Amino acid sequence: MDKLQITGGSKLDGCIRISGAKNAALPILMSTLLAEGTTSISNVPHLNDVTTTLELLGILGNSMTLDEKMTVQVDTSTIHSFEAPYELVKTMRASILVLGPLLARFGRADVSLPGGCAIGSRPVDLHIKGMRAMGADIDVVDGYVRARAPEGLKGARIFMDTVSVTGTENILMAATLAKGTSIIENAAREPEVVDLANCLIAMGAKISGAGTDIITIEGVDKLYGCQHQVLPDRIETGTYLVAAAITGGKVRLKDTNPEILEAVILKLQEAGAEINTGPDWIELNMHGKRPKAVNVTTAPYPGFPTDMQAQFTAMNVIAEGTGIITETIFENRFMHVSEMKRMGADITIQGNSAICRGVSEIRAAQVMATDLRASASLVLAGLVAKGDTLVDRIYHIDRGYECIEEKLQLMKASIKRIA
Ligand SMILES: CC(=O)N[C@H]1[C@@H](OP(=O)(O)OP(=O)(O)OC[C@H]2O[C@@H](n3ccc(=O)[nH]c3=O)[C@H](O)[C@@H]2O)O[C@H](CO)[C@@H](O)[C@@H]1O
Ligand SMILES: C=C(OP(=O)(O)O)C(=O)O
Repeated sequence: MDKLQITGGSKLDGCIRISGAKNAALPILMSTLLAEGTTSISNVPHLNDVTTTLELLGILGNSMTLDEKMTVQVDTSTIHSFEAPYELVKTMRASILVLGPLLARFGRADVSLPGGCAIGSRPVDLHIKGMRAMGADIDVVDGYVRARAPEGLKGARIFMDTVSVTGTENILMAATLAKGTSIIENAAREPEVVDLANCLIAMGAKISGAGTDIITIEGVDKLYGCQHQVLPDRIETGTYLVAAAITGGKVRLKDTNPEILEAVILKLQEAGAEINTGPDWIELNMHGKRPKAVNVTTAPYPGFPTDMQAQFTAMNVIAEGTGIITETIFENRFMHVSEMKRMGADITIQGNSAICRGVSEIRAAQVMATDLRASASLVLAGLVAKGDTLVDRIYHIDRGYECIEEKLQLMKASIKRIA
C-alpha cells in the first residue's frame, strides 16, 4: 500500500493551480442522471471519489467519455439499472446522491445505506424524510434504501432539522422534476450547493434562493443536457494555505476563489499571515514567522468549515500560544490528534474541543490516518517535523486531493510517494 514520505524543514515557496471541488463535482456528476441527452462537465478533479462516481454512473447504464483535461460527458439515454450497490457505496458516502435523481426521473431507486465512518455516524434520515414528504414510498430493508414513486414526486415544503449539505443537494435534485413547488427550509448554503443549483438551472430547472437557507424549486417536466464548469476546491485551497503558513513560507494559488474562503482567510490572518487576493488567486506570505495559535469553531457555511479543522489543529500544534479547536458538525473528528501526539504535539481533548498548546518543535513518526482531512493534516505536520514522517493509508488522501505530492513538490516541499 502506498505511503507518503515527508522530510520536514523546507519553507514552502511556489505557485500551483487549484483543482475543481470534489464536493461540487460529485453531486454535479450525479445530477447528470436527471437530464435527457448528454451533459458535459469540465474542471472535474482527478480523484478516487470521481473514479468511483463514474463507475457508479456506468453500472446504472450511462455511457461516458473523459478527455485528458478531465471534461466528462455523460449520456443518460442507456440507463437500465436503478441500484447503487454496497460495494461502491461503502467506499464513497456521496453515492447516496443518486437517490434523488433516480427517484425523480425514473420513479425508483435502490441505494445501499452508507453506514457510519471514521468521523461520525452520518445518518441519511433527512434525505429519506425529504423524499417521503415529496410522496415517495421508502423502505429501509437489507441495508438498502428502497424508494418508489411510480406516479412521480410531488412538490413539498421541507424543513431540514439539521443543516445537511448532501441532504439539501439530494432533495434539491429530486424537486427539479417533482410536480409543483418545493421549498427547502434551513437549507445548506455551501458554495457547492450553489454550484449544483447553477448546473441544474443550465439543464432547465427553475430554482431560486440557492446560497440562502430557503431554496424554492418549481418542478419542470424534463431537464436537458448542458455544459457546466465545476467551481474551485476551497478545501484544497485552504489546505495549501495552511501548508505555507505552518512552514513560515509563501505560496500563490491560482484558479481558485477567495470569496468562498472568507472564514479560513480571516483565521490565517489572525495567525499572522499576510494574504493578498485577486478574482481567481490567493497569495499567502508568512515572512518566515511561526504562526500564532488561533481558536476555531466549526459551523455550516459561511462558518469555519469542518473540512479545514484537522489542518488548523496541525498549525496550532507548532504555533505560539494555545488555541482551542471546537468541532460542532461531526461527533468523532479528532482522530488525527492521537497521531499528532505521537509526533510530540501537546493536545488535550475536552468534550468536542481540542486544546492545543503550541510546541516549538515536533518529531517525525510513522503515522496512520483514518479519514481524508486527518490524513492531510498529518502531511502538514510532517512538513515541519524533524526527520522523515511516513503517512500510511493514503488512499484516504487520494479520495480528495489531486496529485498532492506533485503540488507540494512544486512548492519546494520534500515529499515522495513510496510503495
Ligand atoms: C460529499 C460532501 O459534500 N461531503 C461534505 C458534506 O458531507 P455530508 O453532506 O455527508 O454532511 P452533512 O452536512 O449532511 O452533515 C452535517 C451533520 O448533519 C447530520 N445529518 C446529516 C444528514 C442526515 O440525514 N441526518 C443527519 O443527522 C450529520 O451526521 C452531521 O452531523 O458536508 C460535510 C459538512 O460540511 C463535509 O464535511 C463533507 O465533506
Ligand atoms: C468528509 C469529507 O468527505 P465525504 O463526505 O465525501 O466523506 C471531506 O471531504 O472532508
